[in-house]
Amino acid sequence: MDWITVKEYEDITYKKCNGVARIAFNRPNVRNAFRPKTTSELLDAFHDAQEDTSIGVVLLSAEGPSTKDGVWSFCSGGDQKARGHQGYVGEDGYHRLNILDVQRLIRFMPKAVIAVVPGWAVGGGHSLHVVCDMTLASKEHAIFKQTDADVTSFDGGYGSAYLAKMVGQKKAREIFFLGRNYSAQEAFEMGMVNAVVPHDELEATAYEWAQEILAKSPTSIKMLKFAMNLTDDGMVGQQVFAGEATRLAYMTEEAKEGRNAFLEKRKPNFEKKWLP
Ligand SMILES: CC(C)(COP(=O)(O)OP(=O)(O)OC[C@H]1O[C@@H](n2cnc3c(N)ncnc32)[C@H](O)[C@@H]1OP(=O)(O)O)[C@@H](O)C(=O)NCCC(=O)NCCSC(=O)c1cc(O)c2ccccc2c1O
Repeated sequence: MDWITVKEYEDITYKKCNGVARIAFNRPNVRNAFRPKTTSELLDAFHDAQEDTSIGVVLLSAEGPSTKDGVWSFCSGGDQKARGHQGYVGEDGYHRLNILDVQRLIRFMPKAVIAVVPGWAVGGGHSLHVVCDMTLASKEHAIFKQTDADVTSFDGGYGSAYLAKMVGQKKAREIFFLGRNYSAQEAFEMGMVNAVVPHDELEATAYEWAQEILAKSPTSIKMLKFAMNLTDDGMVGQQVFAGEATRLAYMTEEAKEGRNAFLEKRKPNFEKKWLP
């Protein structure tokens, strides 16, 4: 793998290689907790990956381990030191919850997003792996844990309700109500992890999975992702899916005839366009 750095950030790293973008948390000494700067950098990088037509798969990963104690982490959620009265306070002084914007970008982007979990996935970090399309976890170091109910910063959206669709209602309630630690293997058995991978092979495996996806048709991957999202995303899910149906309709002869007729100030001729 020949990763090329796309842009320098403070709280994340952002690289690309052969159709794959790798966005990684880079605050390992605080277990990769995110602060408003982190989320705005994530939004910027994800937006770039979404716009880049050479990119088909995004890996959401993490740098590490901690230089203080050697512990690996994916993300420990919101930085509790940055938490103010109404949310997480950025350099501009405003209180924000903008990790939810990151979740929506991951959910609605027309490309596959794989969470690559090398260590702790906790609180809002746990919710991020839930919202990704797939999750690969380090056999030795990944630990999944929900602390939202300890710190009164709870994700009542994808992090919990969508998790319940994934692992079942009883298990999701256990995860949130008890806040226990779960190994990669336990998370796999629950259905919230796709594969448990030896730590040394984690990044290479994620890249291989990405290459397998890249060999598929981009429209199929996009439409399948949106189709699978649709039933859980209500009218917004329908809107996202339907937008892509409209895009496909634009490419038909009848759509071109409709546009041309308007521009040429004549009635459109849809004769023999009523396909069986
Ligand atoms: C992740 C841990 C279980 C790891 O435990 P461990 O014993 O290995 O490590 P330490 O506890 O000693 O931590 C090492 C070092 O990192 C600092 N740190 C770790 N996590 C955070 C954090 N989240 N914020 C700030 N700092 C953190 C820790 O203080 C240590 O620093 P030293 O200076 O002492 O070395 C354990 O660390 C842990 O439980 N962490 C907290 C997990 C947590 O509660 N996260 C927040 C959950 S809520 C959330 O994430 C969230 C955010 C949002 O923005 C939302 C928005 C909208 C809806 C929901 C949201 C939401 O749920």
